[in-house]
Amino acid sequence: MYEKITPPQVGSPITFKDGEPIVPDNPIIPFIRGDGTGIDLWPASERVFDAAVKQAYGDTRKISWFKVYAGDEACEMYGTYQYLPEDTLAAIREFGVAIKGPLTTPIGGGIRSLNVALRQIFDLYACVRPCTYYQGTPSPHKNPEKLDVIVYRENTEDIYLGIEWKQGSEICDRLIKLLNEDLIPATPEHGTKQIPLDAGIGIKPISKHGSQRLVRRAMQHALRLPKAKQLVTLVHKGNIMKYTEGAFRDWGYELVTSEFRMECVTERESWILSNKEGNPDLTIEENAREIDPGYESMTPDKQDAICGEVKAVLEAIWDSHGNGQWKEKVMVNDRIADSIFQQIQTRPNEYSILATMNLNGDYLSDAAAAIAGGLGMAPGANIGDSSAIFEATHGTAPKHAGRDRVNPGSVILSGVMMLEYMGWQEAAELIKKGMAAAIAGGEVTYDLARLMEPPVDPPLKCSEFAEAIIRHF
Ligand SMILES: NC(=O)C1=CN([C@@H]2O[C@H](COP(=O)(O)OP(=O)(O)OC[C@H]3O[C@@H](n4cnc5c(N)ncnc54)[C@H](OP(=O)(O)O)[C@@H]3O)[C@@H](O)[C@H]2O)C=CC1
Ligand SMILES: O=C(O)CCC(=O)C(=O)O
Ligand SMILES: [Mg+2]
Repeated sequence: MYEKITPPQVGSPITFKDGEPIVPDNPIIPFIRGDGTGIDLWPASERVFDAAVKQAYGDTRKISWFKVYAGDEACEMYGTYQYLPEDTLAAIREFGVAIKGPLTTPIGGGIRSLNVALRQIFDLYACVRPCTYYQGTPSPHKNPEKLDVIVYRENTEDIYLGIEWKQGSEICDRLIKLLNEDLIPATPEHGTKQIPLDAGIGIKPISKHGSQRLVRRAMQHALRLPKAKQLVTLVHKGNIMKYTEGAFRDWGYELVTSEFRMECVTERESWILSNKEGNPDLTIEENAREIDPGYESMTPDKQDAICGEVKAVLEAIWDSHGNGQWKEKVMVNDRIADSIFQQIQTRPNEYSILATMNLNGDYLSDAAAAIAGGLGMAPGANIGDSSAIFEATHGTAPKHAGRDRVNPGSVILSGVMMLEYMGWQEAAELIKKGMAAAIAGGEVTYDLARLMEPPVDPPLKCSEFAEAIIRHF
């Protein structure tokens, strides 16, 4: 069945039922070493995973690693341009859960992202990136411990679908002509706008299905968190892109107020309810004025709509959510994307789960990681209903490749997410304990060492950091 690889002789696949993994005691887990710093990161990480599983479970549980190929290594093994061989896809399909190092994507031309391709091929629609501060980690921020967010990023669509046309190509010219001469004039709201004739064109599809399944997963996660962290923020640029980013917000609210009606309250609903709680005699119109400060200057139609909203909310959920009951529900709000970048820095403790479209989540997860200790400490998971691939937030950091110096924390913490996903909590806890103790003791790689006061010199190597973690189990 495989052309050039052979699965381990011992072990069995992780299977899925209703979107949840069923994990044997000896799962076979395919891994992709990755390009660039993958050569340093993977051996260090694997050592930590094996040591944690051994210490937690003795001989009763074990991971059988299955090396599969992607990126440069795959081309060496399978031939020119064989960046993502069928063997690799078949292995992930057969064994269900995989982990990978970073893979290079050229800028401007060349192959499209292999990382994105894997997410799309396996329909791994939720990219989950927790940004949590580890005590003792140096940070450029004064109170990094206040940041404890999880980016839930839609992972299959948006501009990452990669449907775009190069400036000057025949199809691009035809498309611009069609848009300028036909489709734009036929859409009155676009007025006399025209696309410059020398533009490249990219398409940004945002679907209702894709948005809602992501928000559903974010809500399910929020319900598992302690009460104080039960908050989902829909992040969007809906003021500018109304039918893609704005629609993401609207579909998100639609989903939570239908599928999770008894478990959630939206921020606007909470204002309406608390206004009435503060003054039971408040009329619908007075309530509407309070939730919308611009009410006075609105057209009568708009004012009627807001009054209608207040009335509908009170009729629908006063009994189930009123008199303070809403405070026990998952709060769902939304924030415009540019504002959330400053909010996570100035008021980090007001956020928990950030549900985003693909591009916003890509940006936001690097930014949030910077606060919590940098990309060397930023794990991630790509989750679907019938497979999952775990990988760090960062890329191949080519200038550091092969120097045994980068921080393996991000890949190791991605493995922690994988162990937790598998239900192997004890092994995950050992690694977290070991990592926290190593960092607290100043045993860190260059990225953290340079931020410490005083700076740690010499820093640990990538491999030494892994050994320090194991020592501190
Ligand atoms: N999922 C994936 O596989 C991803 C792949 N990529 C790809 O990676 C390639 C390189 O991208 P680039 O923009 O340089 O971004 P990278 O994330 O690879 O690196 C940017 C910088 O982040 C820091 N960094 C990254 N990894 C670590 C680590 N493990 N430990 C400590 N610091 C780290 C380094 O900062 P400093 O040098 O200042 O110390 C590094 O120079 C591109 O081809 C890109 O497409 C990018 C993101 C994700
Ligand atoms: O695929 C790539 O090269 C970059 C992807 C990326 O930046 C990410 O997923 O965070
Ligand atoms: Mg990124």
